[in-house]
Amino acid sequence: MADFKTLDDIGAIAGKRVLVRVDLNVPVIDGKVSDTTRIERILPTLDELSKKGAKVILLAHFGRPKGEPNVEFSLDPIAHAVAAMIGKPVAFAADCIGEEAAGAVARMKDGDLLLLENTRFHKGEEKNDPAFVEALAKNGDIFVNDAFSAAHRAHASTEGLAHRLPAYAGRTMQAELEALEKGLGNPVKPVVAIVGGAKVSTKIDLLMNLVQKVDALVIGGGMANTFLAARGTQVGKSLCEHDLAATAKQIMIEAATAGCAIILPSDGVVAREFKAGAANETVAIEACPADAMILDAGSASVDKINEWIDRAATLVWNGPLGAFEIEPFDRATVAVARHAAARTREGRLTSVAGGGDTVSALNHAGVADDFTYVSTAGGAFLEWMEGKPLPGVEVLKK
Ligand SMILES: Nc1ncnc2c1ncn2[C@@H]1O[C@H](COP(=O)(O)OP(=O)(O)O)[C@@H](O)[C@H]1O
Ligand SMILES: O=C(OP(=O)(O)O)[C@H](O)COP(=O)(O)O
Repeated sequence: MADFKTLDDIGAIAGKRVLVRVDLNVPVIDGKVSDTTRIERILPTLDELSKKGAKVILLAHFGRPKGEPNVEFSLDPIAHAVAAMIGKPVAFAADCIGEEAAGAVARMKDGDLLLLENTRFHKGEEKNDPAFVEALAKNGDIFVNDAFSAAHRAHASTEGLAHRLPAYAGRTMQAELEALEKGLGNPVKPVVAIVGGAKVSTKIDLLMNLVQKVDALVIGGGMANTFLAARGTQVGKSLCEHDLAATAKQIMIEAATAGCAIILPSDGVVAREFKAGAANETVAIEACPADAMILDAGSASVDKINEWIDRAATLVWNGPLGAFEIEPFDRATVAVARHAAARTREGRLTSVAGGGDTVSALNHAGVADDFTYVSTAGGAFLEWMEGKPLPGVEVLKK
C-alpha cells in the first residue's frame, strides 16, 4: 500500500473543484507537440476525476519563462493537444490566478476540464510564495498532484498547494513511484547511468551524488561539453556552461574516490549551424574548430558507451547524447537507445530511462516499448534514485 494518499482515498468529489498539477512541459517542434507521452500518462487521472463529476482544473508549467508572461511559453496550444487526446473539450484561461481564472472556473459544469495558463508566468510559483499559493488555492477545494516529473521542485503548484488543500497523488504519480521502486529499488550491479541533455545547471549537482550510487557514469550532450571544457578541451561554440567548471572538476574527483568510471565522448559531430542537414563532420573531441558546435557524439564514443552497456546489469538514462531533434545529430542517441533496447529484449539488462526529451528520443528511435520502464521524469527520477526526498511527494505522505 502506498504511503501517500491516492485517488482511492479521495471520497466523493462530484461538484468539487479539483486542482490537478500535471506536467505539460512537452517537446514542441514548429508549434506542434512532438511527443505526447506526458499527456497520455495523465489521461487516467483526468478521466477518473471527470467521470466522478469533479470540475477538473489543470495547473502546469511550460519551459522556463522566469516569472514573466511570455507568449512563447503559453499553454494555450497544449490545451488543444490535451483535448484531442482525452476526446473532450478542454477550456483555457489566460491566467492561473485572479479574475481570469476565477471566471473560467465559475463557468465550469461538473465533469468539465479547464487548463489554466503557465504557473511560471508568476514569480511566486518558483518561490513557493504563500500569497501565490493562496491565489491558486482560491480556485480549488482539493489538490491532486499527477506531475511526478516536477516533484523535485518545491514550487507553489507542486508543493505549497498540498499544505493548503486536502492533497492526493494522481494515478501517474502513483504508478511512477511504484514502477521505479520495482525497477530500481534495489538495482542489480553493475549500474551504468547516462546523463546528457541541455539542462546542465539544474542537473549537474545531481551527478555529485549519482557517482556514489553507480559504477559508471556516461556524460553526453551539453552536459559533456561542460565537463570537457572543465578538463581543458576546447569546445568552440558548443552549448557549455563554463562557469560550472569547478563543479564538474569536483564531480570527477568524487567519482574517482567512489570508484565510479566517468565516460566522456572521445569524438564528436561538429557543425557551424544548428539546423537539419547542416554541413557536419566527425572529429576527435580535442579537434572541435573554434567556430563550430559539438552537436552529437561520434561513432567511437557510441561504441564505447555500448561496451559499457554490455557490462551493465542496470542502465539508467536521462538526457539525449546530442541534439536529436535535428538530423543527422540524432545518430548517437538512436544507436545507443537501440543497443540498450536489444540488450533488454535479450533479458541481459534492466533499462530505465526518463525525461521529456529522452522519452521523445526513445520514441524517435522506435524502442520506447523495449525498455524495462520509461518514466515521464528526468531530473525527478535521478533525484529519486539518489535517495533524495522529493518535495512534491513528501508533502503527500499520510
Ligand atoms: N550537444 C548538444 N548541443 C545542444 N543541445 C543538445 C546537445 N545534446 C543534447 N541537446 C539537447 O538537450 C535537450 C534535452 O535535454 P533535457 O531537457 O535535459 O532532457 P530531458 O527533457 O529528457 O530531461 C534536447 O532538446 C537536445 O536537443
Ligand atoms: O521537463 C521536466 O524535467 P526533465 O527535463 O527532467 O524531464 C519537468 O517538466 C521539470 O522542468 P524544470 O526542469 O524546468 O523544472
